[in-house]
Amino acid sequence: MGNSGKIGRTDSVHTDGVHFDGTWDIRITDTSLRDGSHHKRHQFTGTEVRDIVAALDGAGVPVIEVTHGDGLGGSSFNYGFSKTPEQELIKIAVETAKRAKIAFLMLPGVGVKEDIVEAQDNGASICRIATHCTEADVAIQHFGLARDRGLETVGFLMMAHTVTPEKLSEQARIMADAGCQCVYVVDSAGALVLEQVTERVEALAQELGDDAQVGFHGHENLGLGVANSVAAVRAGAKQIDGSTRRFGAGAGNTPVEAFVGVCDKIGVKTGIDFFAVADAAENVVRPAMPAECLLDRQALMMGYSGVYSSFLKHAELQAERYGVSAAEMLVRAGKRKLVGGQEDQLIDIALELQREDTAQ
Ligand SMILES: CC[C@H](O)CC(=O)C(=O)O
Ligand SMILES: [Mn+2]
Repeated sequence: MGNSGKIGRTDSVHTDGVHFDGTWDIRITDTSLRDGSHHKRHQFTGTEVRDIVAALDGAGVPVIEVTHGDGLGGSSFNYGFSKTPEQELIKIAVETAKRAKIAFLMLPGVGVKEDIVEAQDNGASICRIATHCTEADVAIQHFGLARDRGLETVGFLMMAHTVTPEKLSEQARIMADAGCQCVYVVDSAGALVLEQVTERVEALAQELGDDAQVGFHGHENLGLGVANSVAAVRAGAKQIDGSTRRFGAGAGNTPVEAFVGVCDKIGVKTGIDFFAVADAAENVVRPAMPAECLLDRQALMMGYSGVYSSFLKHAELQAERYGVSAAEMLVRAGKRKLVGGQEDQLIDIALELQREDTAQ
């Protein structure tokens, strides 16, 4: 397959300039301060960001992502307003980190190109661009802009469980050709099970070769974050996402501290100090969390039915408002195959359930 169908950049070694210490086997990105924003309903304070970045940086976490949960520009009526503007949080993170690089996420259409420029002006150096897994083409101009400005780039193919490995690798090729240096298999729903991760990561690694690295972003909705991440590494992934204390949407993300411990035991070098990150999880991250991220019935429904983890808080809100079951709403969201951006359909589902309840 190789370079077939190149539609964008032609520079051969896309991984030049990727922040990758020669002593690591894989690079871990902590996304507590972005994916965790969903769990915290986007209410991070500057002090929490400063404390968490200092602790994770001190433990050797190489990349820390900071943004509204729904990416740059996410602070809105639809997704929920941020307590502190994300650009201010990015600036604080950059000022605090001594070694770690600060990354930000953007979804084309939620954020705009000016937001990328502002995040870079605030000192962030890794631009992560997310699209639904069949829509990589909407990110082409954003990857181009980011690379032209000297930012390191990562691409997120979200809801990766909904397409075959072959389809996913075609989309990864579009991202790589546009200038993406690492394409992630994103298990947004925490729905992928072991071999399904292996197959997807292998397909991308084969398609991309030296053109781009492959990454994996897991969620814990079926309790498989760590195991799936190990499967991803064994299949060739070079970048892995996690959130310390699982601080992320749904049942949370792959817990960084557990994953680092497992990597130590299986001889995969991450550059992160297990004891220091375990302390950070307990002493610094947990106090900033509104509650533990639970593998409860609602989270299970998301993993089982394949629902975007960030829908959890929206479903809980509407379930409360309309007096219906959040778990049932999430099962129906899975049947409707809702994708990110369709959060408003949860209201429709709540009304549907309410009508059914009154008819009984
Ligand atoms: C809304 C963006 C989303 O939370 C990205 C992500 O982390 C995922 O799809 O899992
Ligand atoms: Mn996520």
